[in-house]
Amino acid sequence: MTERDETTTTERFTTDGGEEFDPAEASLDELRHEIEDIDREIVELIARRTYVADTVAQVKADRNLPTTDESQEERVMERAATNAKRFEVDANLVKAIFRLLIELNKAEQRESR
Ligand SMILES: C=C(O[C@@H]1C=C(C(=O)O)C=C[C@H]1O)C(=O)O
Repeated sequence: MTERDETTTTERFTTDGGEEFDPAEASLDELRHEIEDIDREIVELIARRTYVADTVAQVKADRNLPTTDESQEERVMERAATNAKRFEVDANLVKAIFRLLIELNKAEQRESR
Protein backbone atom coordinates (compact mmCIF):
# COMPACT_ATOMS: atom_id res chain seq x y z
CA MET A 1 0.00 0.00 0.00
CA THR A 2 1.37 3.42 -0.91
CA GLU A 3 1.34 6.39 1.43
CA ARG A 4 -1.38 7.95 -0.72
CA ASP A 5 -3.64 4.89 -0.28
CA GLU A 6 -3.33 5.09 3.51
CA THR A 7 -4.10 8.79 3.82
CA THR A 8 -6.83 9.30 1.27
CA THR A 9 -10.49 8.81 2.10
CA THR A 10 -11.66 9.94 -1.35
CA GLU A 11 -13.78 7.44 -3.22
CA ARG A 12 -11.91 5.83 -6.09
CA PHE A 13 -13.24 6.10 -9.62
CA THR A 14 -12.14 4.26 -12.70
CA THR A 15 -12.11 5.36 -16.31
CA ASP A 16 -13.90 3.35 -18.99
CA GLY A 17 -10.67 1.48 -19.50
CA GLY A 18 -10.66 0.49 -15.82
CA GLU A 19 -7.66 2.66 -14.84
CA GLU A 20 -7.87 4.44 -11.54
CA PHE A 21 -8.04 8.23 -11.65
CA ASP A 22 -8.35 11.05 -9.18
CA PRO A 23 -11.86 12.65 -9.15
CA ALA A 24 -10.25 16.04 -8.56
CA GLU A 25 -8.30 15.54 -11.81
CA ALA A 26 -11.48 14.52 -13.61
CA SER A 27 -13.27 17.73 -12.68
CA LEU A 28 -10.12 19.68 -13.60
CA ASP A 29 -10.37 18.08 -17.01
CA GLU A 30 -14.05 19.01 -17.30
CA LEU A 31 -13.32 22.56 -16.26
CA ARG A 32 -10.54 22.77 -18.85
CA HIS A 33 -12.94 21.54 -21.52
CA GLU A 34 -15.30 24.32 -20.48
CA ILE A 35 -12.45 26.83 -20.79
CA GLU A 36 -11.63 25.38 -24.22
CA ASP A 37 -15.23 25.98 -25.37
CA ILE A 38 -15.19 29.52 -23.98
CA ASP A 39 -11.84 30.25 -25.67
CA ARG A 40 -13.26 29.14 -29.02
CA GLU A 41 -16.28 31.39 -28.50
CA ILE A 42 -14.00 34.33 -27.65
CA VAL A 43 -12.08 33.85 -30.90
CA GLU A 44 -15.37 33.51 -32.82
CA LEU A 45 -16.58 36.79 -31.31
CA ILE A 46 -13.29 38.52 -32.17
CA ALA A 47 -13.68 37.28 -35.76
CA ARG A 48 -17.27 38.62 -35.89
CA ARG A 49 -16.18 41.98 -34.44
CA THR A 50 -13.33 42.21 -36.95
CA TYR A 51 -15.69 41.37 -39.82
CA VAL A 52 -18.20 44.09 -38.85
CA ALA A 53 -15.36 46.60 -38.35
CA ASP A 54 -14.12 45.77 -41.88
CA THR A 55 -17.58 46.62 -43.17
CA VAL A 56 -17.50 49.90 -41.20
CA ALA A 57 -14.14 50.59 -42.87
CA GLN A 58 -15.63 50.09 -46.33
CA VAL A 59 -18.48 52.49 -45.53
CA LYS A 60 -15.94 55.06 -44.29
CA ALA A 61 -13.79 54.64 -47.40
CA ASP A 62 -16.87 55.16 -49.63
CA ARG A 63 -17.71 58.36 -47.74
CA ASN A 64 -14.13 59.59 -47.57
CA LEU A 65 -14.15 59.45 -43.77
CA PRO A 66 -10.99 58.84 -41.73
CA THR A 67 -10.23 55.37 -40.35
CA THR A 68 -9.98 56.55 -36.77
CA ASP A 69 -12.99 57.87 -34.90
CA GLU A 70 -11.81 58.86 -31.42
CA SER A 71 -15.25 59.71 -30.05
CA GLN A 72 -16.52 56.25 -31.09
CA GLU A 73 -13.46 54.68 -29.45
CA GLU A 74 -14.28 56.52 -26.23
CA ARG A 75 -17.86 55.19 -26.34
CA VAL A 76 -16.56 51.64 -26.88
CA MET A 77 -14.13 51.98 -23.95
CA GLU A 78 -16.80 53.41 -21.66
CA ARG A 79 -19.17 50.59 -22.57
CA ALA A 80 -16.40 48.06 -21.89
CA ALA A 81 -15.91 49.51 -18.40
CA THR A 82 -19.66 49.52 -17.71
CA ASN A 83 -20.01 45.89 -18.84
CA ALA A 84 -16.95 44.88 -16.78
CA LYS A 85 -18.58 46.32 -13.66
CA ARG A 86 -21.86 44.62 -14.50
CA PHE A 87 -20.14 41.23 -14.72
CA GLU A 88 -17.79 41.95 -11.81
CA VAL A 89 -14.53 41.65 -13.74
CA ASP A 90 -11.57 44.00 -13.58
CA ALA A 91 -12.48 47.09 -15.63
CA ASN A 92 -8.84 47.96 -16.40
CA LEU A 93 -8.18 44.48 -17.73
CA VAL A 94 -11.31 44.55 -19.91
CA LYS A 95 -10.41 48.03 -21.18
CA ALA A 96 -6.90 46.83 -22.07
CA ILE A 97 -8.43 43.99 -24.12
CA PHE A 98 -10.76 46.40 -25.94
CA ARG A 99 -7.87 48.78 -26.61
CA LEU A 100 -6.11 45.88 -28.34
CA LEU A 101 -9.24 44.97 -30.33
CA ILE A 102 -9.64 48.55 -31.52
CA GLU A 103 -5.96 48.79 -32.54
CA LEU A 104 -6.26 45.47 -34.37
CA ASN A 105 -9.19 46.82 -36.39
CA LYS A 106 -7.52 50.12 -37.17
CA ALA A 107 -4.34 48.38 -38.36
CA GLU A 108 -6.43 46.20 -40.67
CA GLN A 109 -8.51 49.15 -41.88
CA ARG A 110 -5.35 51.10 -42.75
CA GLU A 111 -3.98 48.14 -44.69
CA SER A 112 -7.12 47.80 -46.82
CA ARG A 113 -7.13 51.45 -47.84
C1 LIG B 1 -14.96 50.18 -36.23
C2 LIG B 1 -14.76 51.52 -36.27
O1 LIG B 1 -13.50 52.07 -36.60
C3 LIG B 1 -12.46 52.26 -35.63
C4 LIG B 1 -12.44 51.10 -34.73
C5 LIG B 1 -13.25 51.07 -33.62
C6 LIG B 1 -13.52 49.79 -32.89
O2 LIG B 1 -12.83 48.80 -33.15
O3 LIG B 1 -14.45 49.76 -32.06
C7 LIG B 1 -13.82 52.27 -33.16
C8 LIG B 1 -13.61 53.46 -33.77
C9 LIG B 1 -12.71 53.61 -34.95
O4 LIG B 1 -11.51 54.23 -34.57
C10 LIG B 1 -15.84 52.49 -36.02
O5 LIG B 1 -15.68 53.67 -36.32
O6 LIG B 1 -16.92 52.07 -35.54
